[in-house]
Amino acid sequence: QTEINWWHAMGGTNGERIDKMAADFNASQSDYVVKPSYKGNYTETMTAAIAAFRAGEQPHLVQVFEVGTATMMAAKGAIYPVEKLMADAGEPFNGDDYLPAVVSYYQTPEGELLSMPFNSSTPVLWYNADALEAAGVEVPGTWEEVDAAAKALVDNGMKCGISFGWQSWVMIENFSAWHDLALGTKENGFAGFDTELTFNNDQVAARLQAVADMQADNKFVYGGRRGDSLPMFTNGECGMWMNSSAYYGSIVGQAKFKFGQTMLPLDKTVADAPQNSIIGGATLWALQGHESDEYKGLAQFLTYLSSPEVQAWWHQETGYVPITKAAAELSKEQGFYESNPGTDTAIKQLSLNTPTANSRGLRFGNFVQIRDVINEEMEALWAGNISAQEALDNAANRGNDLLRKFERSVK
Ligand SMILES: O=P(O)(O)OC[C@H](O)CO
Repeated sequence: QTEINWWHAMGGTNGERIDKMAADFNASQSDYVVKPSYKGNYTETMTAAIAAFRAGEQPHLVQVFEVGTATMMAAKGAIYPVEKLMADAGEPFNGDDYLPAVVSYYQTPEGELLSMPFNSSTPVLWYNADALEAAGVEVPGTWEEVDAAAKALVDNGMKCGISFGWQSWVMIENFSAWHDLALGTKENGFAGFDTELTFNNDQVAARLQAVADMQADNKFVYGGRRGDSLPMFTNGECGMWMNSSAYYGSIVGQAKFKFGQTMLPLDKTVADAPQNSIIGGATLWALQGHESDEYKGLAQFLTYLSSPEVQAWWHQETGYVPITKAAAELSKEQGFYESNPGTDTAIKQLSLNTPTANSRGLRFGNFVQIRDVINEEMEALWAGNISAQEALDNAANRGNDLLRKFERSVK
């Protein structure tokens, strides 16, 4: 049997789900064995794959989060574009079967799909329905209402009104897309690597300053990067939480209260209506340097992972969006959205309007490092050391240095 190595960043229950998908594929045929390995969080997995490539020990397939896209694209000799891989292996593949908001993020300007969509998400507003009811407030739809709801929750005895995670993604990248504001020049980097960050505008600064000010009476409490603040929501400390739709599986498993998810709040001082949110999560990148028979097995595995049954199952278990139209349709037929109200929020947000240059996504080089810089500056804001405008100016300046460094490295 031919071995196919798959490195991924899914810990805990999602890691078990990955193992199950690989085991099911392995049981469905006898030529190939897919071996999944957990390599740490998204950054650690990506770094491990790059180091392994340099050492000639790269896996066939690696899961890379969305902000690693420009870096992977630039690693030309290292990646095997999946659309080409599927064609070379004679495996049927049609990009039109996938959700436009997902594929467009991973296509070259010429329309070639580089990596296989697998686990795409988008941030939503999670709420503790019992707590909101007890505080006598409705589910908020605007930032003004979020502020009022947070106050009512704290007044009613909660430790915190709202928290969030993946703060660059939620509060800068998606806040901007949702309100049709640019993150940077050159169509957020899609039109060229010679781009500059512009997210340090008045609108984003005003929103972040208002959030920082909400800390005074615990209407907002910061709880760390990525998903670190999840327990604050599931333990019942915070009544609202903004983060990935893909926390659905964890929240179902952990929350002992009635919860729901709704669209991201609208800042009415910035826009009259929301635009659309952008994806997060990750895709699967094939790496060069292996035998053609191995790529044949990999192509079959990618077809298996994208099948309506597998994708609908993964979507319903985790809260990642169904990446194909068929998987979304199957979930509907199976009555998933009817039995679990709110689980279509992510799809609705992503397809709310035709994306603009500001809301298609982002493609900035070194963005993994830029997110670290944004995290540092936002944490200085939450600590009360600097204003929101200073935090954003610092992040944009430091980020622009990293963009220039990236531009030099790809020339
Ligand atoms: O938690 P995930 O997998 O939805 O990913 C969140 C962010 O998009 C990662 O960049």
